[in-house]
Amino acid sequence: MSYDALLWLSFGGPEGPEDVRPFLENVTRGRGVPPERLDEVEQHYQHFGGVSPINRLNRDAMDAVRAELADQGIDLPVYFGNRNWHPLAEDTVATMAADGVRRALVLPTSAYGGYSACRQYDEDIERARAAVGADAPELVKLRHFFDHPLFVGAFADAVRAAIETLPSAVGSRHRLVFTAHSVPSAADAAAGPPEEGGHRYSRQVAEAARLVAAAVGAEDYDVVWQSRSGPARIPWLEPDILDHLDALHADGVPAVVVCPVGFVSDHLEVVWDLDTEAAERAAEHGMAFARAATPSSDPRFAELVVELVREHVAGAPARKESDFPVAGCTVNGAPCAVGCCERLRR
Ligand SMILES: CC1=C(CCC(=O)O)c2cc3nc(cc4[nH]c(cc5[nH]c(cc1n2)c(C)c5CCC(=O)O)c(CCC(=O)O)c4C)C(CCC(=O)O)=C3C
Ligand SMILES: [Fe+2]
Repeated sequence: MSYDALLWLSFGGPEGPEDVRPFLENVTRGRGVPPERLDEVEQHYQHFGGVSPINRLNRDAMDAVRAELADQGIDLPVYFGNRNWHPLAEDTVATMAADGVRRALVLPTSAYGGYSACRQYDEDIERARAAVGADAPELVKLRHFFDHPLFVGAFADAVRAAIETLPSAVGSRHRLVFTAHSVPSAADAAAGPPEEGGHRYSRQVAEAARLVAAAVGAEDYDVVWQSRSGPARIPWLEPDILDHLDALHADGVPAVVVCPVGFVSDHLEVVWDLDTEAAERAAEHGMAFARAATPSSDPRFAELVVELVREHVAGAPARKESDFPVAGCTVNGAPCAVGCCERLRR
Protein backbone atom coordinates (compact mmCIF):
# COMPACT_ATOMS: atom_id res chain seq x y z
CA MET A 1 0.00 0.00 0.00
CA SER A 2 1.47 3.34 -1.05
CA TYR A 3 -0.46 5.11 1.73
CA ASP A 4 0.09 4.80 5.46
CA ALA A 5 -3.24 6.05 6.83
CA LEU A 6 -6.83 7.06 6.11
CA LEU A 7 -8.08 10.40 7.43
CA TRP A 8 -11.83 10.45 8.08
CA LEU A 9 -12.63 14.13 7.47
CA SER A 10 -16.00 15.36 8.66
CA PHE A 11 -18.00 18.38 9.74
CA GLY A 12 -17.85 17.95 13.52
CA GLY A 13 -20.55 18.66 16.05
CA PRO A 14 -20.98 19.71 19.68
CA GLU A 15 -20.77 17.11 22.45
CA GLY A 16 -22.38 19.11 25.26
CA PRO A 17 -24.47 22.27 25.91
CA GLU A 18 -21.42 24.53 26.32
CA ASP A 19 -19.98 23.42 22.99
CA VAL A 20 -22.97 24.54 20.93
CA ARG A 21 -22.36 28.29 20.61
CA PRO A 22 -18.59 28.08 19.93
CA PHE A 23 -19.27 25.29 17.42
CA LEU A 24 -21.84 27.46 15.62
CA GLU A 25 -19.40 30.40 15.63
CA ASN A 26 -16.81 28.14 13.99
CA VAL A 27 -19.28 26.96 11.32
CA THR A 28 -20.50 30.42 10.39
CA ARG A 29 -17.36 32.55 10.77
CA GLY A 30 -17.27 34.88 7.76
CA ARG A 31 -20.33 33.21 6.22
CA GLY A 32 -22.83 36.05 6.75
CA VAL A 33 -25.35 33.98 8.74
CA PRO A 34 -27.66 36.30 10.74
CA PRO A 35 -27.53 35.94 14.58
CA GLU A 36 -31.28 35.12 14.66
CA ARG A 37 -30.60 32.04 12.58
CA LEU A 38 -27.81 31.01 14.96
CA ASP A 39 -30.17 31.42 17.95
CA GLU A 40 -32.71 29.20 16.21
CA VAL A 41 -30.17 26.51 15.31
CA GLU A 42 -28.72 26.66 18.84
CA GLN A 43 -32.20 25.66 20.10
CA HIS A 44 -32.23 22.64 17.77
CA TYR A 45 -28.96 21.44 19.29
CA GLN A 46 -30.03 22.24 22.88
CA HIS A 47 -33.21 20.23 22.26
CA PHE A 48 -30.90 17.19 22.07
CA GLY A 49 -28.94 18.18 25.20
CA GLY A 50 -26.34 20.08 23.15
CA VAL A 51 -25.06 16.85 21.66
CA SER A 52 -24.98 16.34 17.90
CA PRO A 53 -25.22 12.72 16.83
CA ILE A 54 -22.58 13.30 14.14
CA ASN A 55 -19.41 12.46 16.10
CA ARG A 56 -20.81 9.19 17.45
CA LEU A 57 -22.05 8.25 13.97
CA ASN A 58 -18.63 8.97 12.50
CA ARG A 59 -16.90 6.92 15.22
CA ASP A 60 -19.27 4.00 14.61
CA ALA A 61 -18.75 4.20 10.85
CA MET A 62 -14.97 4.36 11.31
CA ASP A 63 -15.10 1.24 13.51
CA ALA A 64 -17.00 -0.55 10.75
CA VAL A 65 -14.38 0.58 8.21
CA ARG A 66 -11.54 -0.62 10.48
CA ALA A 67 -13.22 -4.03 10.70
CA GLU A 68 -13.71 -4.16 6.93
CA LEU A 69 -10.07 -3.17 6.29
CA ALA A 70 -8.93 -5.91 8.68
CA ASP A 71 -11.22 -8.45 6.99
CA GLN A 72 -9.69 -7.57 3.64
CA GLY A 73 -6.17 -7.77 5.05
CA ILE A 74 -5.46 -4.07 4.53
CA ASP A 75 -3.26 -2.45 7.15
CA LEU A 76 -4.37 1.18 7.18
CA PRO A 77 -4.85 3.08 10.43
CA VAL A 78 -7.91 5.36 10.42
CA TYR A 79 -7.70 8.85 11.93
CA PHE A 80 -10.62 11.20 12.70
CA GLY A 81 -10.55 14.97 12.10
CA ASN A 82 -13.22 17.64 11.68
CA ARG A 83 -13.70 21.09 10.22
CA ASN A 84 -15.68 22.71 13.02
CA TRP A 85 -15.24 20.78 16.26
CA HIS A 86 -12.91 18.47 18.14
CA PRO A 87 -11.06 16.45 17.12
CA LEU A 88 -10.11 19.26 14.72
CA ALA A 89 -8.39 18.32 11.46
CA GLU A 90 -5.37 20.49 12.39
CA ASP A 91 -4.80 18.50 15.59
CA THR A 92 -5.37 15.15 13.89
CA VAL A 93 -2.95 15.93 11.07
CA ALA A 94 -0.37 16.94 13.70
CA THR A 95 -0.88 13.57 15.43
CA MET A 96 -0.53 11.80 12.09
CA ALA A 97 2.75 13.60 11.42
CA ALA A 98 4.02 12.69 14.91
CA ASP A 99 3.06 9.06 14.23
CA GLY A 100 5.23 9.14 11.13
CA VAL A 101 2.44 9.21 8.53
CA ARG A 102 3.91 10.52 5.27
CA ARG A 103 1.05 9.97 2.85
CA ALA A 104 -2.64 9.45 3.64
CA LEU A 105 -5.93 9.07 1.84
CA VAL A 106 -8.82 11.27 2.97
CA LEU A 107 -12.46 10.22 3.10
CA PRO A 108 -14.67 13.31 3.21
CA THR A 109 -18.07 12.49 4.74
CA SER A 110 -19.91 14.01 1.79
CA ALA A 111 -20.71 12.19 -1.44
CA TYR A 112 -21.05 15.32 -3.58
CA GLY A 113 -19.31 18.20 -5.28
CA GLY A 114 -19.94 21.88 -4.64
CA TYR A 115 -18.33 24.40 -2.29
CA SER A 116 -19.78 23.16 1.03
CA ALA A 117 -19.70 19.47 0.11
CA CYS A 118 -16.30 19.28 -1.60
CA ARG A 119 -14.14 22.37 -1.98
CA GLN A 120 -14.52 23.37 1.68
CA TYR A 121 -13.06 19.97 2.66
CA ASP A 122 -10.13 20.77 0.34
CA GLU A 123 -9.71 24.04 2.26
CA ASP A 124 -9.74 22.06 5.51
CA ILE A 125 -6.96 19.83 4.16
CA GLU A 126 -4.91 22.84 3.07
CA ARG A 127 -5.40 24.61 6.43
CA ALA A 128 -4.59 21.52 8.48
CA ARG A 129 -1.40 20.88 6.49
CA ALA A 130 -0.35 24.52 6.75
CA ALA A 131 -0.86 24.42 10.54
CA VAL A 132 1.41 21.39 10.83
CA GLY A 133 4.08 22.75 8.50
CA ALA A 134 6.91 20.88 6.80
CA ASP A 135 6.19 17.53 8.49
CA ALA A 136 2.57 17.44 7.29
CA PRO A 137 1.71 14.26 5.38
CA GLU A 138 0.61 14.39 1.78
CA LEU A 139 -3.21 14.18 1.83
CA VAL A 140 -5.08 12.72 -1.13
CA LYS A 141 -8.85 13.09 -1.05
CA LEU A 142 -11.04 10.28 -2.41
CA ARG A 143 -13.58 10.93 -5.16
CA HIS A 144 -17.28 11.81 -5.01
CA PHE A 145 -19.40 8.69 -4.45
CA PHE A 146 -22.99 9.90 -5.01
CA ASP A 147 -23.33 7.53 -7.97
CA HIS A 148 -21.57 4.50 -6.49
CA PRO A 149 -23.73 1.35 -6.64
CA LEU A 150 -23.22 0.68 -2.91
CA PHE A 151 -24.36 4.22 -2.01
CA VAL A 152 -27.35 4.02 -4.34
CA GLY A 153 -28.14 0.47 -3.20
CA ALA A 154 -28.11 1.38 0.51
CA PHE A 155 -30.53 4.26 -0.11
CA ALA A 156 -32.75 2.10 -2.34
CA ASP A 157 -33.12 -0.56 0.38
CA ALA A 158 -33.74 2.17 2.96
CA VAL A 159 -36.52 3.63 0.78
CA ARG A 160 -38.13 0.19 0.41
CA ALA A 161 -37.96 -0.34 4.18
CA ALA A 162 -39.50 3.11 4.81
CA ILE A 163 -42.38 2.37 2.42
CA GLU A 164 -43.07 -0.81 4.42
CA THR A 165 -43.71 1.26 7.55
CA LEU A 166 -46.55 3.29 5.99
CA PRO A 167 -50.10 2.42 7.08
CA SER A 168 -51.57 -0.18 4.74
CA ALA A 169 -54.59 2.04 4.03
CA VAL A 170 -52.27 4.34 2.04
CA GLY A 171 -51.63 1.55 -0.45
CA SER A 172 -49.16 2.73 -3.06
CA ARG A 173 -50.39 6.32 -3.02
CA HIS A 174 -47.30 7.70 -1.30
CA ARG A 175 -44.99 10.27 -2.87
CA LEU A 176 -41.21 9.69 -2.84
CA VAL A 177 -39.38 12.90 -1.93
CA PHE A 178 -35.58 13.22 -2.02
CA THR A 179 -33.97 15.93 0.04
CA ALA A 180 -30.51 17.46 0.35
CA HIS A 181 -29.00 20.42 2.19
CA SER A 182 -29.85 23.66 0.40
CA VAL A 183 -27.04 25.99 -0.62
CA PRO A 184 -27.10 29.57 -1.97
CA SER A 185 -28.25 29.46 -5.62
CA ALA A 186 -25.11 31.38 -6.58
CA ALA A 187 -22.93 28.75 -4.88
CA ASP A 188 -24.69 26.02 -6.85
CA ALA A 189 -24.29 28.01 -10.07
CA ALA A 190 -20.54 28.18 -9.34
CA ALA A 191 -20.26 24.46 -8.49
CA GLY A 192 -17.97 22.40 -10.70
CA PRO A 193 -15.33 23.51 -13.20
CA PRO A 194 -16.46 26.52 -15.27
CA GLU A 195 -16.49 24.49 -18.52
CA GLU A 196 -19.09 22.14 -17.02
CA GLY A 197 -21.59 25.00 -16.85
CA GLY A 198 -22.09 25.04 -13.08
CA HIS A 199 -24.70 23.44 -10.80
CA ARG A 200 -22.53 20.39 -10.15
CA TYR A 201 -24.02 19.96 -6.66
CA SER A 202 -27.72 20.10 -7.61
CA ARG A 203 -27.10 18.03 -10.74
CA GLN A 204 -25.34 15.30 -8.76
CA VAL A 205 -28.14 15.33 -6.16
CA ALA A 206 -30.73 15.02 -8.95
CA GLU A 207 -28.73 12.16 -10.49
CA ALA A 208 -28.43 10.26 -7.20
CA ALA A 209 -32.19 10.70 -6.70
CA ARG A 210 -32.83 9.41 -10.23
CA LEU A 211 -30.66 6.34 -9.61
CA VAL A 212 -32.32 5.53 -6.27
CA ALA A 213 -35.81 6.09 -7.72
CA ALA A 214 -34.98 3.80 -10.64
CA ALA A 215 -33.66 1.13 -8.26
CA VAL A 216 -36.95 1.09 -6.34
CA GLY A 217 -39.04 1.36 -9.50
CA ALA A 218 -40.52 4.78 -8.64
CA GLU A 219 -41.55 6.68 -11.75
CA ASP A 220 -42.67 9.82 -9.95
CA TYR A 221 -40.60 11.51 -7.30
CA ASP A 222 -39.45 14.97 -6.29
CA VAL A 223 -36.13 16.53 -5.34
CA VAL A 224 -36.39 19.24 -2.68
CA TRP A 225 -34.06 21.09 -0.29
CA GLN A 226 -33.81 21.59 3.45
CA SER A 227 -31.99 23.40 6.25
CA ARG A 228 -31.71 26.75 4.48
CA SER A 229 -29.46 29.19 6.29
CA GLY A 230 -28.19 32.70 5.50
CA PRO A 231 -30.02 36.02 5.18
CA ALA A 232 -33.53 35.86 3.66
CA ARG A 233 -32.59 38.24 0.80
CA ILE A 234 -30.11 35.75 -0.66
CA PRO A 235 -31.75 33.06 -2.85
CA TRP A 236 -31.08 29.42 -1.93
CA LEU A 237 -32.08 26.25 -3.76
CA GLU A 238 -35.84 25.62 -3.53
CA PRO A 239 -38.45 24.29 -2.94
CA ASP A 240 -37.98 23.85 0.77
CA ILE A 241 -39.22 20.52 2.08
CA LEU A 242 -41.82 22.11 4.38
CA ASP A 243 -43.36 24.16 1.55
CA HIS A 244 -43.29 21.05 -0.58
CA LEU A 245 -45.23 19.05 2.03
CA ASP A 246 -47.88 21.81 2.00
CA ALA A 247 -48.08 21.57 -1.80
CA LEU A 248 -48.35 17.76 -1.76
CA HIS A 249 -51.10 17.97 0.82
CA ALA A 250 -52.97 20.50 -1.33
CA ASP A 251 -52.72 17.97 -4.18
CA GLY A 252 -54.33 15.30 -1.99
CA VAL A 253 -51.21 13.17 -1.48
CA PRO A 254 -51.90 10.99 1.61
CA ALA A 255 -48.34 9.88 2.46
CA VAL A 256 -44.69 10.80 1.90
CA VAL A 257 -41.48 8.83 1.98
CA VAL A 258 -38.57 11.19 2.55
CA CYS A 259 -35.13 10.05 1.41
CA PRO A 260 -32.26 12.28 2.70
CA VAL A 261 -30.08 11.51 -0.33
CA GLY A 262 -27.83 14.52 0.39
CA PHE A 263 -26.55 13.10 3.70
CA VAL A 264 -24.47 10.08 4.68
CA SER A 265 -25.61 9.88 8.31
CA ASP A 266 -28.44 10.83 10.67
CA HIS A 267 -26.89 14.03 11.86
CA LEU A 268 -28.71 17.00 13.30
CA GLU A 269 -30.29 18.26 10.07
CA VAL A 270 -31.80 14.82 9.61
CA VAL A 271 -33.08 14.25 13.15
CA TRP A 272 -34.29 17.84 13.58
CA ASP A 273 -35.27 19.22 10.16
CA LEU A 274 -36.76 15.92 8.92
CA ASP A 275 -37.68 13.67 11.87
CA THR A 276 -38.96 16.59 13.94
CA GLU A 277 -40.04 19.53 11.74
CA ALA A 278 -41.05 17.77 8.54
CA ALA A 279 -42.71 14.90 10.43
CA GLU A 280 -44.74 17.45 12.42
CA ARG A 281 -45.78 19.30 9.27
CA ALA A 282 -46.92 16.05 7.67
CA ALA A 283 -48.86 15.16 10.84
CA GLU A 284 -50.60 18.58 10.76
CA HIS A 285 -51.78 17.68 7.26
CA GLY A 286 -52.82 14.19 8.32
CA MET A 287 -50.23 12.76 5.90
CA ALA A 288 -48.42 9.55 6.73
CA PHE A 289 -44.66 10.14 6.93
CA ALA A 290 -41.69 7.79 6.70
CA ARG A 291 -38.03 8.74 6.53
CA ALA A 292 -35.50 6.46 4.85
CA ALA A 293 -32.32 5.60 6.76
CA THR A 294 -28.98 7.11 5.75
CA PRO A 295 -26.15 4.91 4.40
CA SER A 296 -23.76 5.11 7.36
CA SER A 297 -26.11 2.73 9.21
CA ASP A 298 -25.80 0.17 6.39
CA PRO A 299 -22.93 -2.36 6.35
CA ARG A 300 -22.42 -1.44 2.69
CA PHE A 301 -21.05 1.95 3.73
CA ALA A 302 -17.87 0.40 5.15
CA GLU A 303 -17.57 -1.73 2.02
CA LEU A 304 -17.96 1.41 -0.08
CA VAL A 305 -15.18 3.24 1.75
CA VAL A 306 -12.79 0.31 1.46
CA GLU A 307 -13.69 -0.07 -2.20
CA LEU A 308 -12.89 3.60 -2.82
CA VAL A 309 -9.53 3.09 -1.13
CA ARG A 310 -8.73 -0.03 -3.18
CA GLU A 311 -9.91 1.55 -6.41
CA HIS A 312 -7.69 4.59 -5.83
CA VAL A 313 -4.62 2.59 -4.85
CA ALA A 314 -5.00 0.23 -7.82
CA GLY A 315 -5.77 3.09 -10.22
CA ALA A 316 -8.80 0.99 -11.20
CA PRO A 317 -11.71 2.42 -13.20
CA ALA A 318 -14.39 4.00 -10.97
CA ARG A 319 -17.39 1.74 -10.29
CA LYS A 320 -20.29 4.11 -10.78
CA GLU A 321 -23.83 4.20 -12.14
CA SER A 322 -23.90 7.61 -13.80
CA ASP A 323 -22.15 9.14 -16.80
CA PHE A 324 -21.07 12.11 -14.71
CA PRO A 325 -17.33 12.74 -14.67
CA VAL A 326 -15.33 11.26 -11.80
CA ALA A 327 -14.36 14.17 -9.58
CA GLY A 328 -13.32 15.29 -6.11
CA CYS A 329 -10.02 13.44 -5.91
CA THR A 330 -7.57 16.18 -4.96
CA VAL A 331 -4.03 16.39 -3.61
CA ASN A 332 -3.18 18.52 -0.57
CA GLY A 333 -6.37 20.54 -0.94
CA ALA A 334 -5.67 21.86 -4.43
CA PRO A 335 -9.03 22.35 -6.22
CA CYS A 336 -10.30 19.71 -8.69
CA ALA A 337 -9.76 22.20 -11.51
CA VAL A 338 -8.99 25.89 -11.89
CA GLY A 339 -12.03 27.86 -10.69
CA CYS A 340 -13.87 24.76 -9.48
CA CYS A 341 -16.52 25.39 -6.79
CA GLU A 342 -15.01 28.71 -5.84
CA ARG A 343 -16.03 30.24 -2.53
CA LEU A 344 -18.43 33.12 -2.97
CA ARG A 345 -18.07 36.46 -1.25
CA ARG A 346 -20.99 37.25 1.05
C1 LIG B 1 -24.17 21.23 1.35
C2 LIG B 1 -24.09 21.11 2.84
C3 LIG B 1 -23.93 19.96 3.58
C4 LIG B 1 -23.82 18.54 3.03
C5 LIG B 1 -22.39 18.17 2.75
C6 LIG B 1 -21.62 17.75 4.00
O1 LIG B 1 -22.11 16.86 4.71
O2 LIG B 1 -20.55 18.32 4.25
C7 LIG B 1 -23.90 20.34 4.96
C8 LIG B 1 -23.71 19.45 6.03
C9 LIG B 1 -23.79 19.76 7.39
N1 LIG B 1 -24.12 20.96 7.93
C10 LIG B 1 -24.07 20.85 9.30
C11 LIG B 1 -24.32 21.88 10.23
C12 LIG B 1 -24.50 23.22 9.89
N2 LIG B 1 -24.50 23.78 8.63
C13 LIG B 1 -24.68 25.15 8.72
C14 LIG B 1 -24.70 26.05 7.67
C15 LIG B 1 -24.59 25.74 6.29
N3 LIG B 1 -24.53 24.48 5.73
C16 LIG B 1 -24.40 24.60 4.35
C17 LIG B 1 -24.31 23.55 3.44
C18 LIG B 1 -24.15 22.21 3.77
N4 LIG B 1 -24.03 21.69 5.04
C19 LIG B 1 -24.38 26.00 4.04
C20 LIG B 1 -24.22 26.57 2.65
C21 LIG B 1 -24.50 26.70 5.25
C22 LIG B 1 -24.52 28.21 5.46
C23 LIG B 1 -23.23 28.69 6.05
C24 LIG B 1 -22.11 28.50 5.05
O3 LIG B 1 -22.13 29.16 4.01
O4 LIG B 1 -21.24 27.67 5.32
C25 LIG B 1 -24.77 25.48 10.10
C26 LIG B 1 -24.91 26.90 10.65
C27 LIG B 1 -26.27 27.14 11.19
C28 LIG B 1 -27.33 27.14 10.09
O5 LIG B 1 -27.55 28.22 9.57
O6 LIG B 1 -27.87 26.08 9.81
C29 LIG B 1 -24.68 24.29 10.82
C30 LIG B 1 -24.76 24.11 12.33
C31 LIG B 1 -23.68 19.51 9.65
C32 LIG B 1 -23.49 18.95 11.08
C33 LIG B 1 -24.81 18.59 11.66
C34 LIG B 1 -24.70 17.98 13.02
O7 LIG B 1 -24.24 18.64 13.98
O8 LIG B 1 -25.08 16.80 13.17
C35 LIG B 1 -23.51 18.85 8.47
C36 LIG B 1 -23.07 17.41 8.28
FE1 LIG C 1 -24.58 22.69 6.81
